[in-house]
Amino acid sequence: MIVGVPKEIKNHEYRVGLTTAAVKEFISHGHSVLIETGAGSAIGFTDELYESAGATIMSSAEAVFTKAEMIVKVKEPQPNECNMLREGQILYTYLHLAPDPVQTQLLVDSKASCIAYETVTDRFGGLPLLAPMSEVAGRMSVQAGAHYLEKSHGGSGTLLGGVPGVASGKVLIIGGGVVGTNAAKMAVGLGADVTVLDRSLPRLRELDDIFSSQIRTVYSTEDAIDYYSSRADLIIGAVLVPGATAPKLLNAQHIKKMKPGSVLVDVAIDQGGCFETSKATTHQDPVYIIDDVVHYCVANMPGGVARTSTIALNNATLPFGLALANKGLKQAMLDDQHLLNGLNVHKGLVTYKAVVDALGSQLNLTYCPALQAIAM
Ligand SMILES: NC(=O)C1=CN([C@@H]2O[C@H](COP(=O)(O)OP(=O)(O)OC[C@H]3O[C@@H](n4cnc5c(N)ncnc54)[C@H](O)[C@@H]3O)[C@@H](O)[C@H]2O)C=CC1
Ligand SMILES: CC(=O)C(=O)O
Ligand SMILES: [Mg+2]
Repeated sequence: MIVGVPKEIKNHEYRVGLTTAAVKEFISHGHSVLIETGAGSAIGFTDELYESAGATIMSSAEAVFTKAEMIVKVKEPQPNECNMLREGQILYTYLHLAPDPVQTQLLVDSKASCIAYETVTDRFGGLPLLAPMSEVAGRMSVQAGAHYLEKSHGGSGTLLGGVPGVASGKVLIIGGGVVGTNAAKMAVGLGADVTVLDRSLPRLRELDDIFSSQIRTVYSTEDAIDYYSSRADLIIGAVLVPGATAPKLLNAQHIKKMKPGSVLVDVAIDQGGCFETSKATTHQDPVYIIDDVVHYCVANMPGGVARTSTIALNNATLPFGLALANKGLKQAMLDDQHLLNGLNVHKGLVTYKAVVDALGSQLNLTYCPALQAIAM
């Protein structure tokens, strides 16, 4: 198969779909790899290194999209990238369609087969292609929060770890999955006072096993959100209903009641955000202030540590990418229900139910279960 990797074009996005090591794997399985010039140069994967791994360097994204049978990316395709996709072509990347009607319509119109990293599953009930970036974003969320709590960055001037004689800052993490767990690790490491809310009791039990008395686990109710949000210095939004728009768990009234200079980090912003006042921001302009509360809502946080993130992402995406290239879309999906769960759009049909639930009333979408769609 001809596999193509364009340069990412989202604001300050320096990750790249394939590392040089991953290119070597595709080449050794008999595939060709086309890399847009400069796709990885910002993080040390130069054109020369890609060439020595066996790839061919292409002068433009257009050339990659025209020739490749499978496009491997990181972030959701931007409109001009969607317009270059075609029927029969595989798109393998993050999509986050439920909060994004424009992209959804463009992918439907392209008739390409679009696999969302974030809805591929594993046999443990996890999301293996989201997990590495959630690990990164969870860890970064506390770094970002600590930074914006500093007075000169708009915050209240609170040190999360406190010092002897002064209490630690209070961190509230809503959603105790991969992002939440990694945020808790960093916050505990800094010496903060950490509370994690989740509505899954099994998840709270696992957190209790990991952290014991280092954190407070609380079942997520409206009462709990009211109580803990009004006391927090830093709140991290880390909930997920896979493939769906994030539930809004903190409303504008909660935010008004927060302490001046406290900070919100809405990691769930890529699924629309879990705070009512959240709107997506970029690494270039990451924060804004509403009611004296600093909002950090960067939708591609791992892009900030692009080298670590690219390698971590490739560790997870490579086996599925190779299966697609070795077997072709249909056979790879028939052989692996977990990869099939990643298919969101195929031949103009939406194959992921939560996307139709979120956007069906706005767009004229046709839902078709993935297994049925690939059989057509
Ligand atoms: N902004 C960014 O750059 C990035 C964003 N993300 C996003 O972070 C979010 C979280 O991802 P993961 O931690 O991997 O998901 P996860 O599935 O591991 O964890 C989500 C947790 O939220 C809990 N939850 C769901 N609804 C809830 C509710 N109403 N109240 C309380 N808890 C609730 C679930 O029980 C689960 O434990 C996702 O939207 C993901 O796409 C991930 C990586 C990077
Ligand atoms: C998961 C995601 O949105 C990211 O890594 O940018
Ligand atoms: Mg206030």
